[in-house]
Amino acid sequence: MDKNAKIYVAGHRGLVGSALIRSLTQKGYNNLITRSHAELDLTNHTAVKEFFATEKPEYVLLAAAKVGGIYANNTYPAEFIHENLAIQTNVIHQSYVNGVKRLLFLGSSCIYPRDCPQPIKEEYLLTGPLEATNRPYALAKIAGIEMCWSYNRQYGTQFLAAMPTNLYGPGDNYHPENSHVIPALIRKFHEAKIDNRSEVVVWGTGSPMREFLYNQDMADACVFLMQLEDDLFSKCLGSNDSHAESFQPPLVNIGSGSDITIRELAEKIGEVVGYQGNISFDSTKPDGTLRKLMDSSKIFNLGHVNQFSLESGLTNTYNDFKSIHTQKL
Ligand SMILES: NC(=O)C1=CN([C@@H]2O[C@H](COP(=O)(O)OP(=O)(O)OC[C@H]3O[C@@H](n4cnc5c(N)ncnc54)[C@H](OP(=O)(O)O)[C@@H]3O)[C@@H](O)[C@H]2O)C=CC1
Ligand SMILES: C[C@H]1O[C@H](OP(=O)(O)OP(=O)(O)OC[C@H]2O[C@@H](n3cnc4c(=O)[nH]c(N)nc43)[C@H](O)[C@@H]2O)[C@@H](O)[C@@H](O)C1=O
Repeated sequence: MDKNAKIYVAGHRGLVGSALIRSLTQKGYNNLITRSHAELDLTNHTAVKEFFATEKPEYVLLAAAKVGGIYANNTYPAEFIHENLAIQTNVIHQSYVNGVKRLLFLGSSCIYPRDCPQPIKEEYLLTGPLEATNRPYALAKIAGIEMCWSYNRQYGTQFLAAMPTNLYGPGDNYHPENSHVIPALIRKFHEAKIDNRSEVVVWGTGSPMREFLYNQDMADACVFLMQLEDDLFSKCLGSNDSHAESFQPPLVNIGSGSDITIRELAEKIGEVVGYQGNISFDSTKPDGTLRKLMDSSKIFNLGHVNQFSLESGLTNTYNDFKSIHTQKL
């Protein structure tokens, strides 16, 4: 990408989108286009059509989506499938219509079958049943991958789908129910410390394993992919020959390469926050997938290196939480 190239970051105020802006700006990209949800509702076909026709972005990073943790996915399944299908359909189609050179669509590791061999390779897509707690969201994301692949096959576009593992970092959503586990536990442990409570209750059995990646590492990985030379980027796009055995979707996993149990995570967050009380588990709450460690060797072999350990990432995130919630201190 040329440093003056017109780059549209969809979802620039979110956890990943805000880190994308930092990463692109730091690397010298100076022609970024952004719109908040209030300025441009990406589920609105006509508005998205007008926006693309007017702005004519050359590159698109699609980090706008309806996003949430296990409770939100399970409670609002209609919104998760409807809004995600609409956002990605509008943005991917208008990117084709307006000649976008490269597009990066963000999916999620939950697209893979619930009982996949570990670590999960890109080729395991659609080889088994999905996890029930987030199936509508996962199916929307699978449709997005298929859409990128179909447009590449039929129109010769360069639309790539990146599958992030569970993400966290500054700017996360710290809602008590709708958020993901890291921001939720940071909040729970912090509030228990401030209120001198003797116990923090963690959802589920504590035995599921999760792989976590810091948002800045995720953003840097996305920019790394968008900057690849043509031959390497084309390799990431898989194969478009539907008759060949090598028929592979344009898919790249983005993870950290290691996972921990929710119990270990809770203990780590307790330490970072400085909470001295007990941790208990509410097994009436769903565990979700028991394990979903991805094989990210494709992007690692291309040369991408993550910078943040879980410990340093959690410390940065707790500092971010405190800076937002200073009135509680
Ligand atoms: N967070 C995670 O753990 C994971 C995230 N992902 C994927 O990564 C991507 C980024 O997620 P993340 O940054 O965490 O999400 P956030 O919820 O933090 O941000 C989502 C962004 O999307 C925008 N948005 C949502 N709906 C609309 C809409 N209808 N029109 C316009 N903008 C909209 C929001 O805009 P505004 O701020 O203006 O309201 C927000 O900026 C998503 O595709 C998500 O599915 C994948 C795996 C894990
Ligand atoms: C990224 C991914 O995020 C979602 O899937 P998930 O991995 O299950 O995400 P989660 O972060 O919400 O939970 C991880 C684990 O942690 C446990 N857990 C304990 N205590 C809390 C807690 O207080 N809050 C939450 N949210 N979880 C908790 C929880 O029970 C589960 O076992 C998908 O729906 C989908 O959106 C998706 O792609």
